[in-house]
Amino acid sequence: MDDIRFAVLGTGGIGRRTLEVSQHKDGLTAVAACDRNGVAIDHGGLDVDELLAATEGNIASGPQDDGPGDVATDGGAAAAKADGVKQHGDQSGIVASEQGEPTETPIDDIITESDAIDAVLLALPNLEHDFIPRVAERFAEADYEGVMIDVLKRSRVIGMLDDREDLLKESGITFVCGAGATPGFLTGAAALAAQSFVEVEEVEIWWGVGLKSGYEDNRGTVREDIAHLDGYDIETAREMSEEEIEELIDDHDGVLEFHDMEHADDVLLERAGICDAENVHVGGVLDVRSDEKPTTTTVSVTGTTFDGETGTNTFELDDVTSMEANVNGPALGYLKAGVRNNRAGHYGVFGPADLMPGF
Ligand SMILES: NC(=O)c1ccc[n+]([C@@H]2O[C@H](COP(=O)([O-])OP(=O)(O)OC[C@H]3O[C@@H](n4cnc5c(N)ncnc54)[C@H](O)[C@@H]3O)[C@@H](O)[C@H]2O)c1
Repeated sequence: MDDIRFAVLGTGGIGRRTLEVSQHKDGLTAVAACDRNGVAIDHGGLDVDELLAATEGNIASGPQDDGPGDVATDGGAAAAKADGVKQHGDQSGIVASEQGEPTETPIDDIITESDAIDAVLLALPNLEHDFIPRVAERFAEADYEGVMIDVLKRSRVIGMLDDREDLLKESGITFVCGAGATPGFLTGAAALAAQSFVEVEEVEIWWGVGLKSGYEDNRGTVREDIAHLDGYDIETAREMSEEEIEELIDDHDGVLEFHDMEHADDVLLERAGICDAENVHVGGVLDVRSDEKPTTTTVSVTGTTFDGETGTNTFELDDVTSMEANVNGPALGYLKAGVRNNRAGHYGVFGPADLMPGF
């Protein structure tokens, strides 16, 4: 495949690692990146090492309204910003890089340059659920022709993207949704594991993440996960101060266990015709005080074969593979699959399971 020029929207924990991992993949050139305060664009290729060094421990996390059609996206807590934990006001994030320019319209600045961008990876917070669909809409309204890909988690967002499918198609956008680890990598694994069966009864996804050394860089993700705990929802998680989050983590000795999470693996497997969404269960364990995974990540697919046997196919990740490796490797892999489809004229909304063998 020809060289792919791509942009990253959001250079928090996930977006930074996307840039880093892309350096280990063939044919990918990062040409643009933005966060809530700034933008860096170089169509000849960004100096990724410099950008990573400048934003190390200095992520522009937290809410930002970047224009009229935008919303405050709270991925890393307004409170974190107020605490000055690792942000430095308007100087946080990309603007600390030699390549970064301050801007009040980071996403629009990238849209303006999008003719020369083949793919856009959205590593934006998703506590405002229609934020990513509305960003997609803005690209479509500007007649962007290319790939957009997100690593969002919540099931309800997929429908919001489907609602915009006609607009995306008209523009020539191939949108790959839910293409991180779960949903994403593990949804694709479930689709593959299902191929032994003619009928799938159940898909169980159980993940383990150890995040000690990556905790500072992944506060946005941890906050989103907290919304899945009993007694919490998106609103309460959004409003929590950093101290309240630390307190909650202390109360759990650093280990949070989640059951029946609203992860889009369910709707993504259903829309690919593999099984009903209600038969997909996602849970997992997050340890923010150890890099060791508290539990092994597994996908178990139970079904019946054409000749009447009932079995369970299991896909297991090695405990040494980090969350960042398992989100960004697949996201960039799906980005490449998206570009192949886009160049073949396949536009619209695709889930990770749609890019696997059919069922
Ligand atoms: N599918 C998976 O397996 C998986 C795993 C981990 C994280 N995620 C998702 O990845 C996303 C990013 O998580 P994170 O931990 O990197 O978050 P983060 O809070 O660390 O980073 C978010 C970034 O978005 C930027 N941003 C916020 N509002 C913006 C705006 N209006 N315009 C431009 N930039 C803006 C911030 O400045 C920051 O750079 C989340 O939605 C999370 O749920 C998915």
